[in-house]
Amino acid sequence: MSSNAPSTQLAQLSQAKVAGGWHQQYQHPASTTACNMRFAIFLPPNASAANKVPVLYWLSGLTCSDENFMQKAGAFKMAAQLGMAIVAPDTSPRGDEVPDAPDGAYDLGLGAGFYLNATQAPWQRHYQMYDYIVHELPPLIEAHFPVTTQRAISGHSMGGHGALTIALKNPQRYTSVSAFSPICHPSNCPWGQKAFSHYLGEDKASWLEYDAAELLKANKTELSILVDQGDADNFLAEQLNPQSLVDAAAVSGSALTLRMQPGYDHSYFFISSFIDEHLAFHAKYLA
Ligand SMILES: N[C@@H](CCC(=O)N[C@@H](CS)C(=O)NCC(=O)O)C(=O)O
Repeated sequence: MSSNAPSTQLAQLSQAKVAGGWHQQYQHPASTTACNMRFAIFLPPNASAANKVPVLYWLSGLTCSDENFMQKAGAFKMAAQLGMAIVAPDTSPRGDEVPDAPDGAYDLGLGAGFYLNATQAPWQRHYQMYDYIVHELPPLIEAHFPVTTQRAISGHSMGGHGALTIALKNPQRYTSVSAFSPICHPSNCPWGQKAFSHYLGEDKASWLEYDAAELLKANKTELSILVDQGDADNFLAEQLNPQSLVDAAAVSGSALTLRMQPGYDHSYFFISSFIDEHLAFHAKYLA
């Protein structure tokens, strides 16, 4: 694991006022991923040095950057009302020196970091997204912005997998976890098998620590988990398998709320329809 020391080289890339608060983008050199990383932050209007606010970390899905959630989810008004900051990191390391899928595939390499620590060449130098999200980004955010150390975590698809696995592995670091359309059992679906075999190698035992269904089956969690899934999602049967999460929660006796939402697909139209409910869910635990 790399140093947790907050970087002092935080470069602001943009700022826009929204819902009475601020949307800002930053870039910083990250020691975990050995490259410059970008993130976006929403600061609600009530955030100040004298009134620090809790943070929801949002992990996006395949092909996304820090921008998709901020531009499409429509989360700002509710986050402003609840007094909650939102941090949206990028989905992979970036830069000329960072390896990508040889065929430019969207589901491996750039935009597809899967929130794990790669152990295999050529990925292992930069693809350390687990350490970045868990160990490097929060201290940086907490050192530079008017936020508390209270954290919630949520995400979509690959980011739902990231949110669930990170929260299940670090229950002391997060007060609650939610996900939209998460990849629930990556060891057992094409997206997960492709990514894990490249990043982690063929030893499937090493895959289990990044598999939400396996983690939830093996350990009862005290965290509250909310999952929304559209039943018209093209990826539902082949890639997402929410039933695996339901079965796992039953085995370990963990509390899971899975809501199948009729007619919704995999897009940010779905996320924007229910994001307010996820923010309110997290606010109950962050209070
Ligand atoms: N591009 C892929 C699908 C990728 C995809 O659906 N990405 C989701 C996350 S898994 C997303 O959020 N895309 C960006 C967006 O909608 O803004 C395909 O065509 O099969």
